[in-house]
Amino acid sequence: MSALLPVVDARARILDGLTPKPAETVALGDALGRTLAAPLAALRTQPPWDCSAMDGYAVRAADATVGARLKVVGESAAGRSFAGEIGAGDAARIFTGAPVPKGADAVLLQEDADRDGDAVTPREAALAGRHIRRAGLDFQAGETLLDAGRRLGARDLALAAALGHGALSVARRPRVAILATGDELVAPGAEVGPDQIVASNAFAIAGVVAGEGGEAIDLGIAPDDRDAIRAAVERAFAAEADILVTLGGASVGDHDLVRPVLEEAGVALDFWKIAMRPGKPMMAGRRDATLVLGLPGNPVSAIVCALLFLVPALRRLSGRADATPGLRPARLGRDMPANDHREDYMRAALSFDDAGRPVATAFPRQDSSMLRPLADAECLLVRAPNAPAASAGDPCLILELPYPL
Ligand SMILES: Nc1nc2c(c(=O)[nH]1)N[C@H]1C(S)=C(S)[C@@H](COP(=O)(O)OP(=O)(O)OC[C@H]3O[C@@H](n4cnc5c(N)ncnc54)[C@H](O)[C@@H]3O)O[C@H]1N2
Ligand code: MOO
Repeated sequence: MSALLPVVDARARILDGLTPKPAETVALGDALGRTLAAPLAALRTQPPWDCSAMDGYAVRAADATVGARLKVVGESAAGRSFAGEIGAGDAARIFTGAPVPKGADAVLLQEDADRDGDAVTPREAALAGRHIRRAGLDFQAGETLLDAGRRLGARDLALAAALGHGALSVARRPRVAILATGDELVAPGAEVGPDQIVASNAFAIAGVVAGEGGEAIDLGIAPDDRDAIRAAVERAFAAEADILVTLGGASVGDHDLVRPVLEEAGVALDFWKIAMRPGKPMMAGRRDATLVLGLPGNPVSAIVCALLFLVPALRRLSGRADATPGLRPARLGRDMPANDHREDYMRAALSFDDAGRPVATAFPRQDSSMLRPLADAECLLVRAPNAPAASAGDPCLILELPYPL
């Protein structure tokens, strides 16, 4: 367990053995951000009938020649169709979305017609099929439109509603217990003593959990005390958390107690220390069905580890098809020195060159304690282990920091 584990191997080991949570049914209005547990098929055809795309007159194209005098025999509005039939020389007033009456095969645009009492005269000839949306243009009953494993966005909710679903089968929300550790930590808003700082990491982790559709359980702050940490850890298991995230106390100092306490609590540690910067002292293990992620205390380390390991774990538990955030190609905005053996996730600005290609420029300061450059970052510039020195303009890979990060 002493060698540093490559990032991809660490992620694979975390994901291995994680299976999607069972499904539950939620009202459509509560399904934003949830992940579909089963494919979603259309319960109806849309549009259900041929309908007008414009306000105008439903006609028979053969009769609706320029200058012809057609008799308006009825009206078809959205929600109130015309029950009659359009015969030779007939027209029906029609509005957008209304069913096209039997016998009609075209819609004459209102702007292209002159109305005089119950007569209408085309100024432009109507073309067969013009301004008519055919039944099933969007989808047919029985067609599958959304796949299992898809995270539901706003567009998907509208589509699911149109398909006829009032409730959806989605994966249960993963539950993540979050424990901050450290004698120096106080909650924001509380009085800060002379040797203390404000605990910030849990807010980022809870934000990541919520953003990925999970439920955060706040275990608060435990001091650097074995019994206190152990008691808090047991609360996570009692709450049947799918994941326990600990923050801090992961390194080798005398007060870094998380690892021994987790082992004492029966957590089988899978690994400790990853070949990455920031985030080296991260550990992962399991007790029964609970995945335990021990994140380093430095704020940037904790947040980058959450992006690389907690986000994929949450997605896997939600049954998401796309578990791992993908890297994107870009170009270096400035020269970079050779990298050491740790994969580097550097806070960087993102711009675009004259050809519209993305350019990543690493910030000069990369201290993992600094939240300000992380907040300013528009992407993380990824430097592979032992990457040779590179010049501005050379290709590189970036990881985007989308909302909620
Ligand atoms: N001798 C060595 N020392 C360190 C090593 C090493 O390999 N050998 N690794 C360094 C690296 S890399 C990191 S990262 C840190 C992480 O160590 P810990 O996980 O033990 O973190 P702490 O010591 O508890 O805290 C580090 C730093 O972060 C602050 N902190 C902690 N929790 C929070 C929180 N919830 N909100 C805000 N800030 C927090 C804490 O006050 C410390 O300043 O270890 C290096 N050392
Ligand atoms: O890797 Mo630590 O995570 O440098 O700060």
